[in-house]
Amino acid sequence: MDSVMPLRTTTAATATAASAAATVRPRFSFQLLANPRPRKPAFSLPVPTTIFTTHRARILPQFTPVRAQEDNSALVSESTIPEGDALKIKEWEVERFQDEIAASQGIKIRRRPTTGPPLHYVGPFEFRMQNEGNTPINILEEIIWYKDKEVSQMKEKKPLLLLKKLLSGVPPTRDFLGALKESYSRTGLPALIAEVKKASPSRGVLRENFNPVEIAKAYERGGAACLSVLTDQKYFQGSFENLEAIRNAGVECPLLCKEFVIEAWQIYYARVKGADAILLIAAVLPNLDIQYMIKICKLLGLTALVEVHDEMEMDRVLGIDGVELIGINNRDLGTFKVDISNTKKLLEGERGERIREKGIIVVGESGLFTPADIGYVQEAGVKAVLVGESLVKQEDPAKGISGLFGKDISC
Ligand SMILES: O=P(O)(O)OC[C@@H](O)[C@@H](O)c1c[nH]c2ccccc12
Repeated sequence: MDSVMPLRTTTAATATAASAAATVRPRFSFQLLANPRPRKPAFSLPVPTTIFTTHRARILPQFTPVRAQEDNSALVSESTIPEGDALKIKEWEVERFQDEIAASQGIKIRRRPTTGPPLHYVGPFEFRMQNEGNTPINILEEIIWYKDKEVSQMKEKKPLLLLKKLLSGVPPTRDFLGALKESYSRTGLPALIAEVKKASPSRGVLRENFNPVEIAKAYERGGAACLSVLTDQKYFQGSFENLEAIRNAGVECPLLCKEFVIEAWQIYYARVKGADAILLIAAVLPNLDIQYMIKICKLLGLTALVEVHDEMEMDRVLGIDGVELIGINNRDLGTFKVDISNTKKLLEGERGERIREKGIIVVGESGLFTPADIGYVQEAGVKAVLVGESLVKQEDPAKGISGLFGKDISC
């Protein structure tokens, strides 16, 4: 049962909106607040009042009067719903449909809260309503919900049309995949994608005196084939400014933009900011989105690193055309649990066979600290590794690379 905390007071409008919502989405049961009691500290009212209030807009449904029924629901015909509200209802339905498609592919992460934010408004009144529809199931879902809002705002400032114009002025991309292959054949060891990472939700701040350009240069000196730059600000203390600064500082390694991509707009933005590759997370993106985004990457000259964490995600990704680079994350982004045997598990048997047949390069990601760890994932079949923490924490990240591989891998 959901609980609603009226922060100020309540109103009959609540009941009206709730009633209308119930008729449109009858699967919700709820109570009408026929006799709202002002300043009552807490009372119970299930979902419907918020189903029209998405986090993107405070929608105040002004529904035509409704007829209360005995079972506490109410009737309103579709034709009595004002046009603007009808559109919001359709939008809500499309979003639920997308969530259903994602869920059918085993994706647990919902793109946005299904019942609006906990804090919402009905007319001039504020409500706090916590329920499973607006409480993230884990940190990854929290990040995605925040990202959805962030991207909406960024898109307003820099619409796609503007980004497309800016594209004509950006230098060509560098060959990310080529750099990995070259490094692997030069050293006989997995190619290194070294990550410029200040902090993470699981490990906190990794390095206080964080100079992204200095760290990037040290990585390049130490023999990294490519770099990964975190651009998420809120959870990883990264930025697109870091990506741009590294790109403009004369660093030659191809750059991976480490973002939580949920919309194609972000790929264009990354390209404008100097990325050569971008991360696509299978735990977040349905198959069609991945396929579509890979096409956009190709159009823009970017390499897509498609990240998986379990067998189901790996199987989904192996069924998508055009995938050339797969990352196996040893960290569960939902629980933060790290286990490097995950790389081995996902490369065993038939799956490994299919990957080799398709000529896909696999990157072992996260939790790699020692030459033994590198040897272990190489043995499992990876030709590249993505390493952040163990390098960024070193006083001299260049020396950190020789420590990690057990030998000097610089050119
Ligand atoms: O710092 P580590 O354990 O070496 O991990 C690096 C990298 O794999 C990790 O940062 C990462 C992998 N996939 C991600 C997706 C989003 C954010 C971060 C990540």
